[in-house]
Amino acid sequence: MNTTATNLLGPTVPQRRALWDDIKGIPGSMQLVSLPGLRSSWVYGYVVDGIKYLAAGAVVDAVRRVFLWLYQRVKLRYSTSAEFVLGDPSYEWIVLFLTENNVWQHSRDFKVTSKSSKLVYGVSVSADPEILGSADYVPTYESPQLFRWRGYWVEVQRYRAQVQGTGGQPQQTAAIFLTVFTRNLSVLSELVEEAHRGYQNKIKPFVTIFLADSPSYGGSFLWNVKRKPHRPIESIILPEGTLDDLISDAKRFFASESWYHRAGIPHRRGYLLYGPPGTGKSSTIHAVAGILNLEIHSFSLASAFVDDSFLQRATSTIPKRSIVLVEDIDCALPSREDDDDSDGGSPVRHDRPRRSGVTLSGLLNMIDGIGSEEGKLFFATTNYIDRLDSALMRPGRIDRRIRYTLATVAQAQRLYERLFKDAEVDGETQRGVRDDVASPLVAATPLAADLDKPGTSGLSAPLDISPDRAETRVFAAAVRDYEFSPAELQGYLLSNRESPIAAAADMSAWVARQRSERQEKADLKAQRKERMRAARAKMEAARFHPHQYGPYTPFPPPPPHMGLPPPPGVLPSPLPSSPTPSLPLGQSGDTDVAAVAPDAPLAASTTPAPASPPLVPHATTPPPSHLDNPEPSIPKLVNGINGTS
Ligand SMILES: Nc1ncnc2c1ncn2[C@@H]1O[C@H](COP(=O)(O)OP(=O)(O)OP(=O)(O)O)[C@@H](O)[C@H]1O
Repeated sequence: MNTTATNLLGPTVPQRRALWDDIKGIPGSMQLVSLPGLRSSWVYGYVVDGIKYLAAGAVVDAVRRVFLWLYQRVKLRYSTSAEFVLGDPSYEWIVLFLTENNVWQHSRDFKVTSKSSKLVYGVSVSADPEILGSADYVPTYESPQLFRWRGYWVEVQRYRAQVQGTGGQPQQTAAIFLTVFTRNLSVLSELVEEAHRGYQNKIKPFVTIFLADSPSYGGSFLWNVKRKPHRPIESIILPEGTLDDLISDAKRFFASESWYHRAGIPHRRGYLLYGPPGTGKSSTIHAVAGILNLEIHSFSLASAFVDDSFLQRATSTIPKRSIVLVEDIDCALPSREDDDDSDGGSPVRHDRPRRSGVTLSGLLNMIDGIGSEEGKLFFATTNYIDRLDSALMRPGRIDRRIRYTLATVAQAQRLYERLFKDAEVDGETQRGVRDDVASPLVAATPLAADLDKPGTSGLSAPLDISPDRAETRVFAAAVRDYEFSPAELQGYLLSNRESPIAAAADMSAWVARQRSERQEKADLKAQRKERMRAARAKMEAARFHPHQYGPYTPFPPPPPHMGLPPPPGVLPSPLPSSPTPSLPLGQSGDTDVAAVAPDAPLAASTTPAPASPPLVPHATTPPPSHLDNPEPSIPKLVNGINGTS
């Protein structure tokens, strides 16, 4: 029997066949073979083989585990690790760092997004690096990558996960784990600092805006990161000195950090920019952020998921040297003055619905908390400063208020000059426009004369728009101080961007159109007010003279006395119990405010009431004094009807 060829894992199939032949050659062996014991020896062979395979697998697995265990011990002992979570600004630094160090270069799996203002650090997949392309390619693979940085081995691994956000929406989150194989802690911090510097250089031409516009999940918080090119400060046209004052104030603030510490004052400065829409409040903040190289962290208090704790958590993630911005701060909060508005102790007025879960005290805590991280500018904007609570505007929270107004004539003129200053306008186009406009005034302008010079026909000619030019004067003469917002003027000028001459010549007509549109709007508003006033008057009349105008329906009738004698002072109604005939809407005491359509013709709601039967008092108590008031306020009226006044 040949057993020498038996390998480690038992006899091979040919060896087994040879063994079988050997056994058959031995006298009496057939009996032996047919014995169950010998047959079971075959099973035994397979069992042994299986055990050997199992043992080999276990050994391999044990070696692998020991190796991993040792690797983890070495890694823990001889490396430093850090985690960067999506949504935190440092995640952006590291992604950019990894992209610039070509760590993702072997990736073959990408998430592709169209290029937008959203900040995305993808890799270049174009053979021509000059081609920017219209999409961002972000590698998606998540296996660990090793790379060398300043002579150290660094391992990077990225994880993604879907989590449940507040409000139940699924939320994508991701984290990057970075391991530097050295026991020297400072290497990791140097790497992070280098990543931050690289990020700042990269975003210098942009303002980075972190928007708190997604629900948070668990204890974590997601900022939506966008970037915008810097807004040149000279493109914002405000009264002389306004912007310079603001910028030097902010610079002084950052330069005096140690003074704040010594004085024990939180290193925070608050600005409130207020005024009509489209007057440059947001533009100012973007320009300031660009000049001082600050990031903007912006909150929308009107979002349904924003509440006090969300504000607190979000604020705590904002780094030093940032702008914290709350736009339209009046939108979400009724002021405490509104809450305390006591029309004779009436309940809280809620003329404007509350749109977020933020309370005034939550907002005040958030502003106060901004200082705990130091070195931050707080900006708030509003169109309605009178709606803001005085607690919000006290010094320490709002240190400076800057008022924005509709454009003056001088501002309008500067806006015109700025928009057309460097415009390259085609000579032929100008000529065509001039012919279209057919204005003798425009035809006589020096610009028109320039365009007629030999050699300018059909060429792009830079326009010299200055205050002295006739076009500028024509444009400015058409407007009045504080009539239009810069945004409105800009909108008009942009629609005439190709033609400064036409923009100037058409300005008077545009202004006239705007004035007549405004007049129409004002008339409509006055009519609507008048209808509401008439409806209120009817509601009052129906309330206090139901026998004359029919029962008042929109509110539940006063509860019957439930078999009890009427309260003292109340007389039983002398009227017969027959139902009061109902009258058609507009002629009757139908005082359902909702039923009086605001756009219904005025005549319908002001039709005089039918001749009334003699007045019989419903109660012995005199009519409430606010009946004398020709225009009672709605809350007063409601309180009167509900018997709370
Ligand atoms: N003073 C200004 N100078 C130059 N452009 C202006 C000025 N004011 C407004 N604009 C232009 O009008 C547009 C709207 O401006 P912006 O958003 O800054 O106004 P806003 O006061 O913040 O308005 P809102 O109160 O509605 O938020 C922008 O495109 C901006 O360029």
